Formats: sequence, structure tokens, C-alpha cells
Amino acid sequence: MTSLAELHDVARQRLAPEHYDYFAGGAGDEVALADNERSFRRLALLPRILPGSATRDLAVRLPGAEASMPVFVSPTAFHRLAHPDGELATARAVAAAGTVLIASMAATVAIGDMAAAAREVDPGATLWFQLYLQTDREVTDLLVRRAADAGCSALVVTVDSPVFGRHERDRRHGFTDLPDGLFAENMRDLPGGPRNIEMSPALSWADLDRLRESTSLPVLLKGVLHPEDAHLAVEHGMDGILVSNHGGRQLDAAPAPVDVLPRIVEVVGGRVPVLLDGGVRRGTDVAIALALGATAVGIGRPVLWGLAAAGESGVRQVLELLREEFDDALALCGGRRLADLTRDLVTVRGPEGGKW
Ligand SMILES: Cc1cc2nc3c(=O)[nH]c(=O)nc-3n(C[C@H](O)[C@H](O)[C@H](O)COP(=O)(O)O)c2cc1C
Ligand SMILES: O=C(O)C(=O)c1ccccc1
Repeated sequence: MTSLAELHDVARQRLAPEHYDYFAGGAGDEVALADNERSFRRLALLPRILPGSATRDLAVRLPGAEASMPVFVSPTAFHRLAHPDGELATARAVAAAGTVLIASMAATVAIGDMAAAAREVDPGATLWFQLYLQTDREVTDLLVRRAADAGCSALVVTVDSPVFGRHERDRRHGFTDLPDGLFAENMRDLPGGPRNIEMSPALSWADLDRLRESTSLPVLLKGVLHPEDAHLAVEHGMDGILVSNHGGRQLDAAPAPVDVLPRIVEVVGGRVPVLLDGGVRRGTDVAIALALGATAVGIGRPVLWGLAAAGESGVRQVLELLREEFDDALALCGGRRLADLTRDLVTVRGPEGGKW
């Protein structure tokens, strides 16, 4: 395979249409979904010349992690729909790539089993745990304890989902439940028995304060788009911000993360790392996001396409392609390290380019 787009095409052929549409789809008219990729293509990189170094350093320090490149895996649900090995294959591939896997609370493999699979490949593998705060605090506390016991080195609290997104492709297929034999394995053995993941508009900053006090793990907020919320996240002691519109699956009128990134970076002012996901499909997308101030970027769907196309090997291919493409982009921008990707390199395409 020579690009993520090719892996997508193979995955589309292999997946049942209702499962393909579950992974690929967005909310409403899928305006946000389309804009996530399109926004990267509206931007250009003004390359510098004569870098003066034969090699480049792609490694980056993140909360509770040293990643081999500034690309991590964003949390996505239900990997066993894509491949029988599910999240075990994903965990192995991400460990082999030496980057961070944010394990979804809605995984079809329990967090402890994912961590064990990752550690067989690399004893130093890094997993973070994605959490939807549950209104029953006992349930949230138990999930946090299990993530910590599994060795997760940070919590990523998803805050863009006070209600479930309206996914019209799923409605058309009547896809509402996992097939028999598959289950959101982290949701077993909880007070009151197995549970569904709850999304609740009743949650507030007070619930995050409580989580912050209940754990010594770094806590990152996923799904921040408004600069004022980025400011509040820092004030409330968060250890990082993930700028995201949930891959266009929640508010369809939400902007593309890359379009709001500069303002958020400005407000945060270097106090905590600012991460981004949504629409990253090429090494040049990674370079643009870093030049606009992101510390690292996440990929969601490309991992699912790799998994569906070729299991663990497919996810490895996705990560290695992005690594090679990003290294190429950094070289062509005249850079030798991540810090060489600066804001002045980014312009808007077209004759107005540079007015930014
Ligand atoms: C099929 C699917 C399932 C997802 N499940 C979760 C989830 O369980 N928790 C979460 O915080 N985000 C979830 N997301 C959002 C991703 O973490 C991420 O924000 C998004 O996919 C990034 O956009 P991209 O797919 O364009 O790379 C999901 C996304 C997809 C496509
Ligand atoms: O589909 C999603 O985007 C998602 O975040 C999710 C949340 C809970 C259960 C399954 C998926």
C-alpha cells in the first residue's frame, strides 16, 4: 500500500456496508466530517531551504508518554467490527510504532487485555484511557481504577458528547446494537451488572474537578473547540487539550479543528500541550497542525481502515506511512526537528495566500 487512501478502499470492500457506514459516517449532513479533511487542503506550507542536517528527530514528549512521532491513535469504538482480533491487533501495532494509543471506553476488548497485548510487543508501550464520565460516580471511579491498574498513563475525558450524535447512516441501516458475541468489555462487572455507556448533559466542570482530585494521573479534555473552554480547562488543572469535533460525529455545524487551532494555541499560551484530531490523512496534514501550534495529532478512521484491510499489519502500515510522509514533509520544509515547524510556514492557498 502506498497511501492511507488505498487502505480505505480495501477496507470499504471488505466491511459489511452497515459496519463501513458506522465507521465512516458523521452527524446530520456530514458537513463537519467533510470539512475536517477539506480544511487541511485549504492551507499551504511555505518551505524553508537548506536545513543543514542529514537526519530528523520526530520524537515528542506528551503527558505520561514519550512518542516516537507526533502522531497518536485517537479512541474509536468497536474494533472487533473491523477485524476479529479487534483492539488486541490495534494495541500491538501501536506499541510496535512506539506511539500512544488512546483506548476507547467503548472497546470490544477490556483495557487490561489491550495493555497486556501492547506490553508483549514493547514493555514500555503507552496507553491512555478515554473516559465518558458516568453520572453514577461509583462507576466512573471503578473505570478509572481499572485503567490505572492496567498501567494507563493518562485519562482522556471526552466532553463533546452531552448527547449521542445523530448518525443518519446508522438509522438507515437500522444499526443500533453490536452483533451477538461482541460487547463493550469495559462495561462489564460494574455496580448493578453490565451497563451501556451513558452520555449526559447533566455533567459540569464540578464533575471534572472531582475527577481531577480523585486521581494522580494526567487528565486531558477531548472535544474542546471554544477558546474560552480551553482557558477553563487550564484553570481547572487539566494536563492537556485535544481539539476535536469527534470526527464530525457530534455537532454537524462544528468547525474543523484545524481552523480553530490557532486561537486555542494562543489562549493556552504553552501552559499545557494542545493536541488535535479530525481529518488527518497525510504527513503534510501533520506538519500543518504542528506549524499551527499542535504538539501532536490523532488519527481515528485511518486506523479502522488499516484494521479492516489487514489486521495488525494494516494498522502498522497506516502508522509507518504517516511517519514516512511526515518525515518527508519536515525535510521538504527545511526542518530538522519539530520546533522548526513554525506558524510563519502556514499560508492560505490561492492568490490571497499569506493573509492569515
Ligand atoms: C467509528 C468511530 C468511533 C469513535 N468512538 C469514539 C469513542 O468511543 N470515544 C471518543 O472519545 N471518540 C470516538 N470517536 C472520535 C475519535 O476519537 C476522533 O475524534 C475522530 O475519529 C478523529 O477524526 P478522524 O476519524 O477524521 O481521524 C470515534 C470516531 C469514529 C469514526
Ligand atoms: O461512535 C462514536 O463516535 C462514539 O463515540 C461512541 C460512544 C459510545 C459508544 C460507542 C461509540
